[in-house]
Amino acid sequence: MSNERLVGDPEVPAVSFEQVSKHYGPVQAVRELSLQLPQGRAIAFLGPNGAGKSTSMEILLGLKHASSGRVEVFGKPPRQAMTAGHVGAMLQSGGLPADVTVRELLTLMTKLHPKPLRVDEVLLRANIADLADRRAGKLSGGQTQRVRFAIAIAGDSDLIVLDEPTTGMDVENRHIFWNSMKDEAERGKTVLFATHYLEEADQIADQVVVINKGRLLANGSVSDIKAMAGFQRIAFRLPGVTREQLLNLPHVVSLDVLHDHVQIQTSDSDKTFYALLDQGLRPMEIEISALGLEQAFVAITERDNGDAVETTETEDAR
Ligand SMILES: Nc1ncnc2c1ncn2[C@@H]1O[C@H](COP(=O)(O)OP(=O)(O)OP(=O)(O)O)[C@@H](O)[C@H]1O
Repeated sequence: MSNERLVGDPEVPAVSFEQVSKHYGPVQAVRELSLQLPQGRAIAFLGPNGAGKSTSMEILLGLKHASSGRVEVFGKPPRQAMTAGHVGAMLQSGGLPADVTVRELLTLMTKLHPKPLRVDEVLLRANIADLADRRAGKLSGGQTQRVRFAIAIAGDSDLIVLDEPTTGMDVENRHIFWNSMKDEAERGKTVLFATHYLEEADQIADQVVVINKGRLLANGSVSDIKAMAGFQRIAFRLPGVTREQLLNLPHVVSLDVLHDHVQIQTSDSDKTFYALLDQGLRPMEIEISALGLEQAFVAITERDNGDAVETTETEDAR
């Protein structure tokens, strides 16, 4: 099958993991991971430290071999997809040669790809035109990260893999960076990024994959992940309220009372709220919302770790 038919064919996933495991001696880094990532989406890859994100990415880039299972990138073995120019990557570690300018470096990098972007276009897309004539060795940490991103997109590849790309960036640089990344996804690229910045994943990702201890825990849209956490938040103001008045409400997972302001995390917001009204309480400025992605992520991974958030905090709340 030709490249053209594989890339752009909605039937062919950008990345497919089938029962993939990887161990380093006794350490089981990835466990029977089965996952298909569709083309043309921005996909956040989330997991606590040591969950197996980098290992999975290195396997799909052909840098590491899986101990068992099968990985395909646009229907091809990873190395073949890399040499065909389908994949651009920015890994966690890796410096830049110190004595060349950013423009020289990008010129060199584009030469390694079969269908690269023009260097000026790369500079523009990565938002680093102002750094073009600077020596790579003199860049700040955040600037270095942006140049590394430019290298990842230089080949105009169909899949862009980014492992914690904003680590070490300040807020402003991160903002600029996420915009560049979003633009790549809007151009139809598949962007797979591992991150610990969940708020940003919340805003950018079309799809979220959560792994923990090498196993897949969740795969869906941001709202799927939030729904999977199964909790909602009720916030309101109630002058004179005491914590004791709220302790017997049903389905409460956690309860915060600060002066007149109350925040309840609940596994059934309707039942908790009706019970509140049944007690004769009349709260004001009521907000009922799903959890943020960060809270949902914590709930899902803690549940998997057997940390039993629900039980301990419910007891506390009762
Ligand atoms: N080369 C290696 N040799 C031995 N163990 C390794 C090696 N690389 C990773 N590991 C182990 O495999 C597990 C998964 O690591 P990995 O780096 O893939 O996780 P991660 O999700 O990317 O973590 P982080 O968010 O901290 O970057 C960890 O327990 C790690 O210590």
